[in-house]
Amino acid sequence: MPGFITDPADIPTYLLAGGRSSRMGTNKAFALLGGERLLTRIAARIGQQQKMPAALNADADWPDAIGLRLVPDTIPGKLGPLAGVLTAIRDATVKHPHASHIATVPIDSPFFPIDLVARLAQAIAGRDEIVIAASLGRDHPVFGLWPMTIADDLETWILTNGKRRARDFLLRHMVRTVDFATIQTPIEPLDPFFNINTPDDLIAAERWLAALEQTS
Ligand SMILES: Nc1nc2c(ncn2[C@@H]2O[C@H](COP(=O)(O)OP(=O)(O)OP(=O)(O)O)[C@@H](O)[C@H]2O)c(=O)[nH]1
Ligand SMILES: [Mg+2]
Repeated sequence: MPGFITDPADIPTYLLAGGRSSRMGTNKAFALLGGERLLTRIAARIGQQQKMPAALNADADWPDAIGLRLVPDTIPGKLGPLAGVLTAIRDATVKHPHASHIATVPIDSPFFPIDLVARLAQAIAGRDEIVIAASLGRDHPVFGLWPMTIADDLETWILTNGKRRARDFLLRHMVRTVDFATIQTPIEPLDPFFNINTPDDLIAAERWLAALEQTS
């Protein structure tokens, strides 16, 4: 199927960092992996794919946005990742009025595919479609392309749906998923969407990083 978007590298991209990091205990965007902050690592990885620098969706009093444009949630209260998606769409409506979609990437998954946005964009066949990433039979809705047209429905859903599970929201729309393969390492195959939620995950991520460095 031909891609709907002519140049995926033009899709405005937003780093989701508006969570509580409650399982980590400290702001995980600033946790060090291989001596580098997660936020810096993720921004560099998305910078390899996209022409424009990503914007940072995070709290208004964020201590160090590393030069990225800071975009706080439009609805306060830490209502979950989809509040970040809504914020990104509202922002792009003003800043990038010609875009049909925006891309979101969380700041806690350092090994996400370097062709993520291009592959997601290839799957889009219409202006109103959502595309999300998947691996090992699981969906990862924080890695997605979101059409501008869903903004009002998403806002109503966030404000009225008690559980705010991303999976439930997706049922309301045309959604495509793109499956990504595991990454071969000397230890075992790595899920490219491995995400760091706890201090133990951070230790595991250091092991994965070392394994990946052995293969490169
Ligand atoms: N903008 C925004 N992003 C969020 C919100 N909640 C979670 N996220 C982001 O969504 C991504 C996935 O969320 P989690 O892995 O659960 O991260 P978290 O919510 O910070 O961590 P926990 O408190 O341990 O669940 C992370 O990049 C978070 O920063 C929110 O209310 N608003
Ligand atoms: Mg996570």
